[in-house]
Amino acid sequence: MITNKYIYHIELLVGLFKILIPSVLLGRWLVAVLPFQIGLFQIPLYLGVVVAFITCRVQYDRFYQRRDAAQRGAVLAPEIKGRWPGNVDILVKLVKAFHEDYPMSFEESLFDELQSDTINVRILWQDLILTRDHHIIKTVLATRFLDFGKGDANNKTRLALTLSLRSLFGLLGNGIFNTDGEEWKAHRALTRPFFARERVSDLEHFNHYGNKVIELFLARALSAESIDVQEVFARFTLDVAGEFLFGTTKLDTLDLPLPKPGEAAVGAKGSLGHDYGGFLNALEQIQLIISQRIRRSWLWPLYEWWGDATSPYSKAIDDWVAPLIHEALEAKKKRGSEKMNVDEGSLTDHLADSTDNVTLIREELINILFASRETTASLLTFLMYMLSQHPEATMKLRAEVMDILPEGAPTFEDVRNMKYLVAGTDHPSPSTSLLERDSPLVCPSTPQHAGVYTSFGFPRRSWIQANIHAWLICQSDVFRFPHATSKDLWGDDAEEFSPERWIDPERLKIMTSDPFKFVPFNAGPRICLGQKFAYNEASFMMVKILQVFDGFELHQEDAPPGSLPPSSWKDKGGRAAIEKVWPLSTITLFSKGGMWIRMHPAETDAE
Ligand code: HEM
Repeated sequence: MITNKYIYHIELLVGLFKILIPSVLLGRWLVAVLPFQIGLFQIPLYLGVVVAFITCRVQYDRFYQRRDAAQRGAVLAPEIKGRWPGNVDILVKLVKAFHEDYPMSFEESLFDELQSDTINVRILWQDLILTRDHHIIKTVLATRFLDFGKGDANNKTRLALTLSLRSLFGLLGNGIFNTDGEEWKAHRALTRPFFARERVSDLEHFNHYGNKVIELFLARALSAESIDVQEVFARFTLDVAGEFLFGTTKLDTLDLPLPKPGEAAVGAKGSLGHDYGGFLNALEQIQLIISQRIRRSWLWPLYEWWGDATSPYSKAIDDWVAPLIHEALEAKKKRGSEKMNVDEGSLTDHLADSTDNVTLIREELINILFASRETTASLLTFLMYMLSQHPEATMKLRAEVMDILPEGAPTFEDVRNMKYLVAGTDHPSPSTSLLERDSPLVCPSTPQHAGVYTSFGFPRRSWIQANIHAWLICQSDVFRFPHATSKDLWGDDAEEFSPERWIDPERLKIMTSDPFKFVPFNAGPRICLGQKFAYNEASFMMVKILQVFDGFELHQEDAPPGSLPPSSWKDKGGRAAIEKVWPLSTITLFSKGGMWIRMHPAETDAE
């Protein structure tokens, strides 16, 4: 059987043959018809024929796509014209910008350069449509949902590789994130009941780990030292997920030593103070490999020609998860025909209740762990950052918390009554949705610059990056980055941190005028299953923090060397000029070197 592992090799060979066979035939014909012998000059001749063949093929495809779009009353999205073949120079700039620039600013400059909110970056001849146009995002995510997919799951023998399916395979296998069509539907049906309202509205399961976070924060605050809140929130969300999803308290990462101010090293994602051990290191490593793959575009498998770089780490994950699944299946046997109640047990138990397929359970668990962890941690981290920069918002938020619940664990109702908190947390971590079209599509007309309406035709097999990322970060109050159209979407104060925009009726009208302006959790049929869980988790943690602390000071000088934003950002204007941390993004957003905050215990200030 052909496994996913070898598909790239086969695709590459098929692709090469498709180019080489006609080129060789053409070359032989040329050699035969030439009236003289060319000897060794045959080599450059054959090379020339290959180059000419590829060029003609690319031009023909372009001509065909343009004609097809025109027949449908559309145009192709404006294309970035790099200096090097295949836009290799743009690829190099993208990678460089990823390491050095303010997130998405290079992409933003490309939108601006072409004066369009939808562009084709066409890296290495692969159509890559970037869009920050919410009309198109709506089409992709909702109205024409069925026309788009995560990747080419059915046709496994063609050269176009998709980022989503193939590059994430090492980690996510065929889980909910990584599948399409009927397979995805089956996953969603399997997992959805676990996120029933009764279960996610029970905030009690955050309490144990929430208390641990407070203890850690207090210990550092009492010694007047800063703490890397990013690291703490990453562990908090992980430990919560471990219990909620896997039904295990074995992770307990909050008990491991934390990085110390001034002594931490720059880690893969944040600061590094401790080696987590097998399972967690494996998770971190795989996520890094995936983000590397995304940057390498469709060429990534070449870097892993001799073996899937994720394999050793997948094995470590398997070794950790397998006994938990085994336990859940054994427990099911003992229960006999009795099914579990919807509000009992972990996700592992529920999945085991529905299937004996160990691979399916494993993949589903890892998918949801992947979905749940960094996203919520990132939201909490950047919310703390914003509070550190806006003491007036901290005061307002704390006043609300102290008014409703000065101590104790908040319930779902408590949180729901905290209007300012809800507004403050309405800024989830950005993410990028990357989808693929398998046939040409014309999107509905969308207003482009200068009020001109345009319909874009997306060529067959384009990758479409609904650029929720660029698009999202600028519009939420926590994640705002310079964005050409954010003011059009969100008003003149788009770049200001202002939870009030979610409360003031007039401003709220702007926010809610089109639900597709704000899609951090995706939209349409594939909307995030954990949205309520994430809001509850983040709100719970913030209430606990604000009951104990009344001020947060950013101490980014305690971060490892090289973590502060480059001084060149000062000239860039917008958020880049004022940012005090260096936001970086792999799949979710994080702060380089951690987010070092000194907490002020409320009692200390009162004295
Ligand atoms: C602030 C936190 C979160 C954000 C911003 C977020 C965002 C998203 C986004 C954008 C997607 C769509 C991804 C794509 O298909 O390209 C998604 C899907 C998903 N999320 Fe979340 N998420 C968050 C937290 C969570 C949590 C806590 C859970 C579970 C406990 C979760 C479970 C899922 C699942 C299962 C999917 C796949 C849905 C599907 O494909 O049908 N998420 N999330």
